[in-house]
Amino acid sequence: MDVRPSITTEKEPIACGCAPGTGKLRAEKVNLYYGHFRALKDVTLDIPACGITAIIGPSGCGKSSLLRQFNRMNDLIPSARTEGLMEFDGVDIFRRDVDVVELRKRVGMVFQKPNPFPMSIFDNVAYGPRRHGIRKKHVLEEIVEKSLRQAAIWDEVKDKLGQSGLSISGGQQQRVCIARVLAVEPEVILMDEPCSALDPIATLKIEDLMRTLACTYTIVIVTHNMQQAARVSDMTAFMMVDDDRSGTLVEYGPTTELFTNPRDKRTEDYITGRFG
Ligand SMILES: Nc1ncnc2c1ncn2[C@@H]1O[C@H](COP(=O)(O)OP(=O)(O)OP(=O)(O)O)[C@@H](O)[C@H]1O
Repeated sequence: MDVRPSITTEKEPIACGCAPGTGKLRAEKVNLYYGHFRALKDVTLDIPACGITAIIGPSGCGKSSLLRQFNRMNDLIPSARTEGLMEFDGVDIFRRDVDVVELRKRVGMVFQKPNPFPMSIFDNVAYGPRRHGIRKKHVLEEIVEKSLRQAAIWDEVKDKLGQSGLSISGGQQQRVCIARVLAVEPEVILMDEPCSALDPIATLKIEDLMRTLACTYTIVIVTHNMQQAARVSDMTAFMMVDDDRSGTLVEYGPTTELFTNPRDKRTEDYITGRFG
C-alpha cells in the first residue's frame, strides 16, 4: 500500500533575471563540530541563485546547523568549529579578510519565532539601514515603505508605523521581520522554520511571499513540514543522522524529482512517512 501523503509540487515557475544554474552558495566536504561532537559530516551541495531551496529531515539531523553555516552564525557558538569549504559567490566565507558583518548583511536570516525588537514597526525596519549609516529621514522612510511593501505587509501597518512591533499578530510580526531583513538589501535570505509559530492562514501568506521574493533573492528554508517544502521550493536537500549521530546529506535535487522519484531508499522512506 502506498502510504505517501498527498504532496503537490506544482507551483508557478520563477521568472527572474538570474542565469540558470548560477551557483550562489556552496558547501564542500563541510564538517561542523560542537566541541567533540560532529553535527555535520562531509556535506557538499551547491545552491543556485534565485529560487527556493528547502532543507528537510528528521529532528536533530543538522538542518539548522547547516543553514547557520551560510552566514557564519555558528561563529556565535563558542564550541563550534568548521572544516571544509563554504563559499558565497565563489568566495570562501571563512577567508581571513571576509567582513562577517557585511556577509550577514548580504546573507540575511529570518528565525523560527518572530522576533521584532521592542521598538516601533518603523524603527524595526529602519534598524539595519541606520546601523549601516543611513540617517536622512526621507531616505529611511522610502526604505521602510519599500521593504514593508515587498514583505506584503504595508497595507496592514501603514497607519500604525509608530506602534510597537510587538503589538501586531504573529504572522504580521514575521512579515515585519522579513521586511527588516529586506531593508538592508540582502542577496540571500536564510529562513529557519519561519512558519512553525504561525497559523495556517499566516503560513500561506508567508509561503506566497516567499515565492514572490524568490524572483529576486536566493532563499534557503529549513522546514519540518514536507508539504511546505514541496509547495514552495525548487530544490530540496534531504538530511539524516548517520550511525555515529552526525548529520549527513542523503539526497539533493529538484523538488519535483525528490518527491516523486527519490533516488535513495532512505529519502523514499522519509517522504512516505515510514520513519522520522
Ligand atoms: N549550540 C549547540 N551546541 C551543541 N550541540 C548543538 C548545538 N546546536 C545544535 N546541536 C546539536 O547538533 C545536532 C544538530 O542540531 P540542529 O539544530 O542543527 O538539527 P535540526 O535538524 O535543525 O533539528 P530540529 O529539526 O530539531 O530543529 C543535534 O544533535 C543538536 O543537539
